[in-house]
Amino acid sequence: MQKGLTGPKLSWDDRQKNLIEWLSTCEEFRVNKSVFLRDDSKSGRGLYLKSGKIRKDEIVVSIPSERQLNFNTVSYHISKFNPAVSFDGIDSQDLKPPVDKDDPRFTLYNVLDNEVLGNLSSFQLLSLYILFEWKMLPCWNTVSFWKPFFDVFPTFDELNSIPALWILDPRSKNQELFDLLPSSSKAHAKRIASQVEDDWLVIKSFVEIWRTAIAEEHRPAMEALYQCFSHIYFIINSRCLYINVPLKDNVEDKFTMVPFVDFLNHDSDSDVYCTPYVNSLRRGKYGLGTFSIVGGSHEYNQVGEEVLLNYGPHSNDFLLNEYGFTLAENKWNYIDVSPQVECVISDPCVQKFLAEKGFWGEYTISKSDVSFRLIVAFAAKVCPDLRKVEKLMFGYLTEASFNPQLQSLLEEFLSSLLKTTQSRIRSIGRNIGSGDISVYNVMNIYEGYSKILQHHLTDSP
Ligand SMILES: C[S@@+](CC[C@H](N)C(=O)[O-])C[C@H]1O[C@@H](n2cnc3c(N)ncnc32)[C@H](O)[C@@H]1O
Repeated sequence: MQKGLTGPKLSWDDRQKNLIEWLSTCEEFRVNKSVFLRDDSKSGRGLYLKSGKIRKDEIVVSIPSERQLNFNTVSYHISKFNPAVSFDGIDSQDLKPPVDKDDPRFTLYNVLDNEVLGNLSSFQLLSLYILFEWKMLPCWNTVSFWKPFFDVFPTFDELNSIPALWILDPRSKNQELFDLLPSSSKAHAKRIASQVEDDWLVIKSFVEIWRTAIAEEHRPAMEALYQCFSHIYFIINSRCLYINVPLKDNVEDKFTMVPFVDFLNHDSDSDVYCTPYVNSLRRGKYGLGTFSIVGGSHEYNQVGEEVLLNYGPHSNDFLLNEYGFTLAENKWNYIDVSPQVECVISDPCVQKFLAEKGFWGEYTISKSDVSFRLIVAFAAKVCPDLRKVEKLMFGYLTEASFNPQLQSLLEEFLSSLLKTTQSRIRSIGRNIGSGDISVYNVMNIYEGYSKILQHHLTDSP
């Protein structure tokens, strides 16, 4: 067990009770009486219908800004200990300084002035703040205001189906599985992993200052804190929700973490399920609005039905990398075939032509279509007259003018992809064994590819 980083573990029922009690101290907190929380072995905690109905626009849950974690609320809480922190839109007039004058944050938060905070991204600030309040503050026997929220966060092990962690965590058992991911998924995971490392470099010096302030007998090692940081990083990434944060211009900074709302799971038909609604008229002293989830066009009336939220139109590759799960049926699946197409177009003159016209790379296939970029690239492969291909680009010719060569190249390409996909499915099943959720997820991605390819091959004349 790591020094100073683990506290006594409460039962799930107690943690849930504490969370509700903490939220209930805010007048505007609401949970629809028709729903209840349940833990499912496959999708974790989720919200289900207990009785009655949830109709369109009916509130499922409402969380005031005082109980959300975002750039504004974190800055506000830091300013309680460091009066040098103040931002527009965060009303610090009614600040009640904490009663305990010995609270270590009076000195430790001095390193976070307005300029430092302003230069941190929302991700950096939240991960730094949560790391300190959740994992380090207990070393001074001090309890964070946010403890009831932290206590219901997923454990590190519950996040181990996220591929970036297979490469970041040296103890991960999935390094071999990582090699079997499709290339676009691997690239996505590597992008996230390097973002984690870059953000750690930015916040690490603050962590080190605070760590050395901990009494030696309780002081955790820097490696252990890095592991906590990567845990927190993926908690934030898999649970953040879009909200306008006026203090931040970048869209990546505009998010909030909302207790209870973050228990809602996703489905690909989610456009009919629940949607978020932010009441920005009720900004409160933290500057951002009350966050609600309201019913969508689907009426919930079956007891036990899961209440779902729209995470967005995401493919299985995306869901796996950002959230650590996949869906057996996902209408947003597509295959990024750029590396394979680029291998087929081996003639440097054709490559140059496509690059000059802005048609080199980003080739995709979904169930509804083979991307126009790919059709153009294959037309350039089969037709030596590149002026004719230009006419296709500008819509003066249709792809039919390049048949039968274009059609046969496409069929050959799709059949070969299908063969590779199916052999990948067989080797994952054979070599790695089943029963592991991460194996199931990788299989699901390839099964999704296989369905798309078969659909196009049986559709071909
Ligand atoms: C916002 S949280 C939802 C609550 C989560 N189930 C929990 O136990 O805390 C997002 C996480 O829920 C899980 N999840 C969401 N939708 C899912 C689904 N359809 N199938 C499996 N897991 C899902 C994934 O682990 C994802 O990272």
